[in-house]
Amino acid sequence: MTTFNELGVSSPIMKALEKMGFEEATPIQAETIPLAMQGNDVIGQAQTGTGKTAAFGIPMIEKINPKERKIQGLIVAPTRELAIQVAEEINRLAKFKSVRALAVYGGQHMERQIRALKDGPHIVVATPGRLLDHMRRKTIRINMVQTAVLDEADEMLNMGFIDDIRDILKGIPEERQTLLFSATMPKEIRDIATNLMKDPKEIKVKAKEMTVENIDQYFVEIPEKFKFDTLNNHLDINSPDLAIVFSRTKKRVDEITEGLQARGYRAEGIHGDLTQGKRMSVLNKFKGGRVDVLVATDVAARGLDISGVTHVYNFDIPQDPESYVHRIGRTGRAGRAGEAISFITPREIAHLKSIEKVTKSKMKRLMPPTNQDAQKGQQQVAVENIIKAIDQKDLKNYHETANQLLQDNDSITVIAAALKLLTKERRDTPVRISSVAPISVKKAHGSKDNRRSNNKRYGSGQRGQGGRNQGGRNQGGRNRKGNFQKRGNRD
Ligand SMILES: Nc1ncnc2c1ncn2[C@@H]1O[C@H](COP(=O)(O)OP(=O)(O)OP(=O)(O)O)[C@@H](O)[C@H]1O
Ligand SMILES: [Mg+2]
Repeated sequence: MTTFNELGVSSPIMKALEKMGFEEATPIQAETIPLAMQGNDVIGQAQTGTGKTAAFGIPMIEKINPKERKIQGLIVAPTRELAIQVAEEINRLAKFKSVRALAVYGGQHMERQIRALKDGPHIVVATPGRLLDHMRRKTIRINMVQTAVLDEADEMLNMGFIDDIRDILKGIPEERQTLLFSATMPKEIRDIATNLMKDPKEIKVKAKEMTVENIDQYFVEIPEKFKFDTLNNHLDINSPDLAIVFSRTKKRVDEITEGLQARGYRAEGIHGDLTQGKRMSVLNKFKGGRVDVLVATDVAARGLDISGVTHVYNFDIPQDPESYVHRIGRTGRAGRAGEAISFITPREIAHLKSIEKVTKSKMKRLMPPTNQDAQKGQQQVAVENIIKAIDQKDLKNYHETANQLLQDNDSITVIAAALKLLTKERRDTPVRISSVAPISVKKAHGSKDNRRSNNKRYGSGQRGQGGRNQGGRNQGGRNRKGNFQKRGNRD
């Protein structure tokens, strides 16, 4: 166990950490903070939800001179929501040092952003496209930046962003400190990264698997056309506090969302075609528990830290293993437990194996639950609610009515009726989700597939209520338009 005090963290930040409830440093924090405070360039790789934000945030804040109202720290992140979240965490950490971070991202009014920039933030957390826009307009000057961070570095150095990142880094003085962080770092990307840095120290927190141990990983082999009903059954059985359902295309996200709403679930969708206002309001409703199921493209796969996400469903298995790691990492954060359930069509089994090889973890097979299982699951939720009410012992006011009821009816009938009223009976509104082609191993970023060794430690287990296999012909037709989600979100 390492305390932040032992790492040489100064008292204003110690005070903030105490307020945030951080008692000890996580392994990535313990290793990174001293090295980065000495001025080293660092490539930090650690599993999802293990505190990488504070690992780069604390040394960055330590270096900042609050009296100098110039941008001294720059953090670049791939999505708008992540930029906002990272700026919030930095502001919490910097609260007692009079250091301020500002999130700058696409989809927000330029004028409002320019006004906020005039206030002189010390740290800017930006998405690449909008940052470049400001640099061109000279509304952001990064020539005083001492520390630059690429959060989700492998994503930022991937095809979609690499040119923007090069342009951004060109604007920062050579003698800068550069910190790169991610839960995944494919070798070819690490090679690009080292070229942008000065003798970087690589910190890779030792973990047997790339995924977090406290996420139970499952897969369900299911033909495309049964996916939606299977999802419904899972949601009914597991009754997640908050669940994220990832799908491959924006169109499918819309269709799944509408389908879930039609069946009576509190679901909302998020993807890159929505206005920023809508994206924010959906995310806020989800964080506040006013929406239980967030249906998303990979725009929500990286970095987002939402407590209470107990389940992640891959309605469609992602193309690359890294995406799988980040998606399921939206649950099981900061030591909490989580479940990840991936739907795999019969033709995608080979792809599943290739993901397992890279992540060095195994997904256990689940049989698709039946409608009956789902009904039982829902009744179980009602039972749990009744037991909770019994435990609270605050029932005196109901005794008289209960007695009257029992005079006219037998107890089983009364309880069954109460359970019926408390059970969410699913509407059987027909829902059609347009199908997509299955993912094949070849398509899935080919060269990455064979680069890591196999792992044979786990057998494939079973779980669930022993449902029947809703087997059938694979309905995975082709979606001619493609309509694939572009990686990341360039503004
Ligand atoms: N030392 C700590 N003690 C307790 N909680 C912490 C500590 N460090 C970070 N956390 C909390 O853990 C959660 C996850 O942290 P963070 O978002 O930085 O993870 P991450 O490693 O960046 O994950 P990802 O790879 O998904 O981006 C956050 O809610 C954060 O506030
Ligand atoms: Mg992060």
